[in-house]
Amino acid sequence: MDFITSTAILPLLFGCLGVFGLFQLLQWVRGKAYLRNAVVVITGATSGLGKECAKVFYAAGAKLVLCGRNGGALEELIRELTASHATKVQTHKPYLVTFDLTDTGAIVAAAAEILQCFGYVDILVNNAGISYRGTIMDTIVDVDKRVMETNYFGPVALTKALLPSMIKRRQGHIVAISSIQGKISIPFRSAYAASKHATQAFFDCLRAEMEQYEIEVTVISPGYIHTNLSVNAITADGSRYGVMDTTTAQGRSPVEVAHDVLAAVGKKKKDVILADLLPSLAIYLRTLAPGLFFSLMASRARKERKSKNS
Ligand SMILES: NC(=O)C1=CN([C@@H]2O[C@H](COP(=O)(O)OP(=O)(O)OC[C@H]3O[C@@H](n4cnc5c(N)ncnc54)[C@H](OP(=O)(O)O)[C@@H]3O)[C@@H](O)[C@H]2O)C=CC1
Ligand SMILES: CCCCCCCCCCCCCCCC(=O)OCC(=O)COP(=O)(O)O
Repeated sequence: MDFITSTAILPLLFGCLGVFGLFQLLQWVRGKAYLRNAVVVITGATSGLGKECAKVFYAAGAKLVLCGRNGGALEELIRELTASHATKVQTHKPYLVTFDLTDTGAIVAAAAEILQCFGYVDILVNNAGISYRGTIMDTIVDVDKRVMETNYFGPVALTKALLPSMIKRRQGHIVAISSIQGKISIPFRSAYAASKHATQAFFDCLRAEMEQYEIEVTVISPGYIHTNLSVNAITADGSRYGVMDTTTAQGRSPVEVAHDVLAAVGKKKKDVILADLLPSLAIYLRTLAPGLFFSLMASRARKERKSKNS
């Protein structure tokens, strides 16, 4: 048996590892080439994950169009990017386009401005978003609408406005930054989880419909990230939550997540979960044992209500 192991199984094992390593290397090289000189549009580039994505895509040699509501913050980011020389590849001065995703009319004009920057768009990263905290019974419908407009209708409108030019070129890639809450709903996040579930559904449909034009669609579902998402979240009456939640503060570094986003886009992944074991398991539990998952969520709601009331 020992003889067989050393003469047949071990060389086979090393051979397989070698082929796997070579495949990984090839994917990495192809990813790098795919992103170099690609025209990449990033929404919500003023802070958090969007800002870090801007840095990693810039360093990868992408031609960036940075979007957000705050022109000053975008100008500052462009100054920061162009001042750094920490990359070996050729970099390109980014453009900026300011608009509010809740303003559907402004999105059409913004898309035209985006297309004028480099003449076309290769990759659109729909990253901008807001979160929410509140009970369904206390929350005014205007808040549900605002979250849906920012996280769902805005990205949908921008995607639709940019798709015709991608279809004409038979080339393009749409990325949606969703959330673990696009796969499972947790209590007191109704509007946010609904907007992210809608995002997942829309972009899954888009992937199937765009296959004929060779347009890629990547949906990325991160777990908690240490950004200002909870601070900027809106509450039941529409006011700002203004609190850095412990879950957010203990979340992954946005720099790390941005590198994972870059890798997923480079590899043209279709659906990516960027989270720890527990949230990932929760997704399987929701599918395989929904009754148990719903009981766990009800108990979570009871506990959270109790701790608020005490
Ligand atoms: N942080 C986390 O734990 C997680 C975040 N995500 C997702 O990551 C994405 C980025 O969020 P994150 O970086 O964490 O949070 P931040 O609050 O730091 O960033 C949100 C970005 O979205 C922009 N934005 C918000 N509302 C609008 C609007 N109406 N029009 C245009 N831009 C707008 C903000 O711009 P402005 O500066 O103008 O407010 C900001 O640039 C979101 O889609 C979020 O759902 C997913 C999972 C976990
Ligand atoms: C087989 C055993 C399975 C055990 C499963 C136990 C269930 C545990 C529940 C875990 C819930 C995880 C929720 C994760 C939520 C999350 O990561 O959200 C990311 C965000 O978008 C954060 O936004 P927020 O505004 O809510 O901070």
